[in-house]
Amino acid sequence: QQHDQVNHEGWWSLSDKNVYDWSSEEEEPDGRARPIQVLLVKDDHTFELDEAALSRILLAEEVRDRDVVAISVAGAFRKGKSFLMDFMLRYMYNHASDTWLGNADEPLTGFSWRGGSERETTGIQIWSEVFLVDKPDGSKVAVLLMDTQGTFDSQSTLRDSATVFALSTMISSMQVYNISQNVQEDDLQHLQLFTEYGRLAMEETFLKPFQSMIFLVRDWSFPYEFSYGQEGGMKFLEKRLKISENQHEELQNVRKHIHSCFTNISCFLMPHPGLKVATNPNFDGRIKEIDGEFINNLKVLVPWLLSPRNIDVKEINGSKITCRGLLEYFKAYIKIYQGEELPHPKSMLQVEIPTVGSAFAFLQVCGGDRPFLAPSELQARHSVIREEALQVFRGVKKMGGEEFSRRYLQQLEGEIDEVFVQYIKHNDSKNIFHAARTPATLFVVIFVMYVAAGITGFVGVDIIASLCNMILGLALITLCTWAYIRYSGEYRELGAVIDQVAGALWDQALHKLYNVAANHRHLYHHAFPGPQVDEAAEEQDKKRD
Ligand SMILES: Nc1nc2c(ncn2[C@@H]2O[C@H](COP(=O)(O)OP(=O)(O)OP(=O)(O)O)[C@@H](O)[C@H]2O)c(=O)[nH]1
Ligand SMILES: [Mg+2]
Repeated sequence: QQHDQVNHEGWWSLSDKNVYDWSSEEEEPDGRARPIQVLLVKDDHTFELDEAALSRILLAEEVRDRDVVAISVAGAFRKGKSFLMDFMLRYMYNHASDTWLGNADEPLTGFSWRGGSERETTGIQIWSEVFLVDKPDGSKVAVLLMDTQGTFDSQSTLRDSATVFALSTMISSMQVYNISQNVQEDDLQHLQLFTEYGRLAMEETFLKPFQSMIFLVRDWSFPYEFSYGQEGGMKFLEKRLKISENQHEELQNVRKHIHSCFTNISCFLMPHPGLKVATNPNFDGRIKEIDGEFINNLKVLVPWLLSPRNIDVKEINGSKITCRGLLEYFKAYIKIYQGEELPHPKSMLQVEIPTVGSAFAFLQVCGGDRPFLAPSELQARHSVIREEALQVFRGVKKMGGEEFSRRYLQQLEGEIDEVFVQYIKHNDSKNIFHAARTPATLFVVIFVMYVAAGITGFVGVDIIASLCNMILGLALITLCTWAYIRYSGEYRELGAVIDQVAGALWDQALHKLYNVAANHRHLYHHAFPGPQVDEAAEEQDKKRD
């Protein structure tokens, strides 16, 4: 008797009368509760929050200062999300009785659902009636039901899907992830992408950013492996989300990420509702036509989600949120998604921007038809440009977390250094002496050999003379070959070898020459004794000029 009364007083406190002061009578002529579109995804893929409508719901006098429980359903489109939501509504409205499922002939109404292959729900819809529920600890909380646009329909971009999913996860205290038949790796990957997209818009906290995640597997067809319901679901999910050492890094990362995002993770396996539900176009949701097994599990699922004992109050940064607070958060979050600062969810990290930027900066310094630049100057500019590019990278909002982005930072540094090496070569090729190095070296070799052959032949050391002649001939052939390669652009590998050998020879000879000159300076001074020049004074003269 008493139990009944509590239910009536507590649970029914709002259900049989409408508590909202609808500002516009035309909008809600009969005063009945209905789904309210609060988030709109427009044709040009921008988002709009209907603040007025949301305020009317969340700032109603009875609920605005109550702690809020927000329950949302999200997942791929056309998988029965709205259909399930309507059963939740029924539970909220009829909780007083054990027969909350109601009449077997009653059509299912509430959030709009239907059969067919085209999407139905768009944006985010909230049920206009917020339910007041007494928790076992004596507190009265406000329960908000939220239906969302299915992900991956053919009219939405990935960003649209990610935004709706992320927003609903950020706003809700319990997110039901509605998936079909199995938990596939791509389901987990999408969850990772969407939650990461959500986390980007939130402030960093040491707490897990989101609360309860309930994997709801629809049309589960392997009850002989894992039984329907929550227990089988938990065992199944545990297996799916297990992290082991010998797993590929990619698989481990997804699992670690999901564990790091939610305070509670659970799973429920739901049987198929029967062919009438799935394929009959005239099916209107009456229980009579739904498989008994589905109904039995529905009777477990909905109370498991919504019973006063099990609902979680929304918390952000560890503190409980009221309806009024939730409105403010909703407004703040949507602003971030409307702005430009978030990356596109497709490009997990915007690495290409700074790299391209840095290459472009190099181009302006020494690319194309710019004249030869002193190597030290190029090095200095490189350091500046590199630092700028890294700054850009650090400043851009990135998905994937610290560890992930560090790897990309290293990659970026590597790429910039590679670009730098390219430009050093490019710059060097503009040095006219550099370009003339090979023919000059060869000419010198030819000249030296010619003289050497002449002298040794004259002296009578024939064998050395013919050796010199042979080298001379070889150098001549090499020079012709080199000229042909430079002219025609063919056999470039051979050309590169010639350049290398000539370069080495040039460097060696220059080095030797310099050494010889340095060693014999005293001889020079001895041979041409002139007035001693004060080097410091000479320097100063130069500067004055
Ligand atoms: N196979 C199967 N079909 C279901 C289930 N629940 C509902 N349906 C059917 O799936 C179809 C789509 O239902 P909705 O609730 O409109 O689906 P939704 O996920 O909200 O779709 P969108 O709003 O377009 O994202 C309807 O014909 C339902 O009868 C289920 O558990 N399994
Ligand atoms: Mg829907």
